[in-house]
Amino acid sequence: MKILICDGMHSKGLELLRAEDELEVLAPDQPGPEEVRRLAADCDALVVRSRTKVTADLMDAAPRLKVIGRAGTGVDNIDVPAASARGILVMNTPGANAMAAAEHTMALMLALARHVPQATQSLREGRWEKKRFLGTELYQQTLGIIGLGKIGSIVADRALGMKMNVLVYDPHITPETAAILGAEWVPLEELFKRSDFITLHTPLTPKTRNIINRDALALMKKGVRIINCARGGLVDEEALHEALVSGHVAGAALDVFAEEPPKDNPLLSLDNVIFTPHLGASSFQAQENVARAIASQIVDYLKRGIIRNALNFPSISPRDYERIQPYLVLAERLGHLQGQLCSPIERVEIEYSGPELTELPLDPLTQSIAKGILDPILAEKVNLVNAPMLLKERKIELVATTTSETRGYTGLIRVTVEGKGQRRSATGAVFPGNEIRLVRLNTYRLEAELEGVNLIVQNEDKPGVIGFIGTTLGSHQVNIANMHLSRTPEKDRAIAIVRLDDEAPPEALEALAKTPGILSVEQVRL
Ligand SMILES: NC(=O)c1ccc[n+]([C@@H]2O[C@H](COP(=O)([O-])OP(=O)(O)OC[C@H]3O[C@@H](n4cnc5c(N)ncnc54)[C@H](O)[C@@H]3O)[C@@H](O)[C@H]2O)c1
Ligand SMILES: O=C(O)CC[C@@H](O)C(=O)O
Repeated sequence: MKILICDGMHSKGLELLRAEDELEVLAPDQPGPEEVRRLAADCDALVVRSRTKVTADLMDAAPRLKVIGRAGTGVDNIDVPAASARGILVMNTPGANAMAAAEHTMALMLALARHVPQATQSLREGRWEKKRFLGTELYQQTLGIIGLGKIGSIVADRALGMKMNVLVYDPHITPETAAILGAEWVPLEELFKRSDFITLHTPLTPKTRNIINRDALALMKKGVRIINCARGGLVDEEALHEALVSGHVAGAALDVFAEEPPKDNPLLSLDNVIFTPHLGASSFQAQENVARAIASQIVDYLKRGIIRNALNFPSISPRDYERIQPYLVLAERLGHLQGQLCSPIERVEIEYSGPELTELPLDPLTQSIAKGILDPILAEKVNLVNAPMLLKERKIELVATTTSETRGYTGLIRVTVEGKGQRRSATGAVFPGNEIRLVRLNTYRLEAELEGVNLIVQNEDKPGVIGFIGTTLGSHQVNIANMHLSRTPEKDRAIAIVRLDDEAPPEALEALAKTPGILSVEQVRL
């Protein structure tokens, strides 16, 4: 397998990747978009920071791509929906550079308050301008934090340590959580009105784009200072420029820009703005952390299928992975069985029960079932990443529930499919030794292996039918590996799950289907 490191990587991460015999590591120096495209053509994995833009077009030029790793937090340079549609996993390293970004925010806030960069420049030019650089203290000033995630929380803690009053706005955090940190949760407008300093720590999303716009700036106190170490697109740069020129905003400290590197950005010429070139994550420690994290996540995924910190797939911890593995196989096989037995499918109901399953993350199992259902139907590549989206595209409704009932099993998965008036259900369990078994098919109780080629024959429960199945298959040179039988509680109908060494030819299926007493014959490959 090949991995392309597009934007450089700390040597510790490269060492981890190079230690893997099966991995060839390409790490060109600052490749341009064309070189990335050329090198990615036969790569299984890409690692990027914020420089390389991973577009749908680049993904199409890399048909073997399985995973895109972001050595950092923000994934706005990666087209995640396009990756999901192509079944490519996108993972990042949340928190690995949070300390660096939070400390950089504090550095910029202090530098902004005391004009450190401007004073440095003035002195370098031979001047001694004490009056010009009169600053403001942070002590007892109000800091408004927008986004109380990993970085925002560290900033809050550090600012409280400096005895600032801390306000936070984060719609996904409760006032109680903010209060535990010692901060006051306020609505966004109130934060704008009350803050002396405002710092941004949200991802760039359609909801947060230009969260600081003209209207927001108009609400702010005269003399407010703004720090942005998150994403340039969070601020309307034109509106900020106006407010800085008018003096309504006393100063800004920017690590990030709408366009990076900034080109002809008028903010760069203002005296009351200080800048760094997207250095938030640029500490030795953070670069080592993100490199180690992304390298080990990618190796785990490519070699063992372990998924951590994926943006388009639920994470499975290495501890859970061992336990969930047989259930992932069971889930996919049940989906696969139902995808072949029922067509068209309009609705899928999944029920998880048993103590073992309720302790495990269930979303990956649901995605495995979706994959199993679609695999026999679709020509395109279906995997755990794109299966839910493909199911939605085909307007197949999916409902998953859990129940605490054990029904005598430690873990049980029931997949019921509905379509065109049919409703069929298949239930499976994992037996000791990780043996996967179909334990119920509609009303029939069974203990059938869920693998290989199987004939599912329903018949009237009369003597002679099973013998006839054996003779018919034998006359078509089809060998039976094993057979599981069951009948309805009323004993009027029976089912045979006949595991075959090879697929039975259409003539054999036809001969069986025509036989009096045989109600249905279906062949599935699991
Ligand atoms: N400058 C850098 O080098 C650098 C380094 C690391 C991270 N970052 C950026 O910093 C930002 C924060 O990173 P993080 O690791 O703290 O992320 P995080 O996911 O831990 O936190 C983001 C927070 O934003 C909140 N949020 C989401 N939508 C919001 C909204 N509409 N209004 C207010 N809050 C909202 C979330 O609830 C969450 O608490 C990201 O944009 C990331 O890309 C920049
Ligand atoms: O990789 C970088 O230098 C920046 C990373 C930062 O923007 C992030 O979102 O993690």
